[in-house]
Amino acid sequence: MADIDARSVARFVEDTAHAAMPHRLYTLIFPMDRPNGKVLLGMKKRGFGQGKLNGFGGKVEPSESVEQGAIRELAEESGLRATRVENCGLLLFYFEDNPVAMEVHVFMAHEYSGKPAETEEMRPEWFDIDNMPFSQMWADDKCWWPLARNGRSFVGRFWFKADQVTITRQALTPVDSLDFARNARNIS
Ligand SMILES: Nc1[nH]c(=O)nc2c1ncn2[C@H]1C[C@H](O)[C@@H](COP(=O)(O)OP(=O)(O)OP(=O)(O)O)O1
Repeated sequence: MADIDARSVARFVEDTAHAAMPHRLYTLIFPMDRPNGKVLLGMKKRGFGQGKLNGFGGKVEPSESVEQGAIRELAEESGLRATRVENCGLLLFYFEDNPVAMEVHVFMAHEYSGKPAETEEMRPEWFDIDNMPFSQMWADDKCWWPLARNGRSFVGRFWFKADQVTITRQALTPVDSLDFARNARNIS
């Protein structure tokens, strides 16, 4: 596939304010156990989102693709080595006190080896995919999780107050494909 330029996401959402903003790339990956209806979440023990349950992830390194970044972060934070992952969503977060947008590429890990282990950053725990602990998660998660859980791809945009809890505006849409975001790069 031809290389997609760095503003492909901005073009997709067709928003000039978004296009003008610097972006930082992140990953978020959820190990799934479909036969048992479970997903592995981690309690974030430090840093951004401390005290919240979430998938695993972090900043994408300049030398890696978003998929490589998702697999690396999962290994670092949970001990699991993913062997089959699927890109299922793109989330754009705007925090009113941060001029840099967070561009979060969401993955599911369908096959992996190893056993989840607590790390310095995360305390992993399995949860029922139909009974998610939304009150302990980021406020946007309850909006898009039903799409992810049902195998739909999606693009979501959420505007947060500085409290990192209150959503002032949001947009969420299922999409047929996330190919437009495959070669995403940091934009400064
Ligand atoms: N509103 C939100 N909803 C959500 O579900 N996940 C969010 C979110 N805002 C941020 N995240 C996720 C994306 C990413 O996985 C994580 C933030 O990454 P981190 O700051 O932990 O990055 P790093 O692990 O690279 O950090 P350092 O280790 O401090 O460099 O939080």
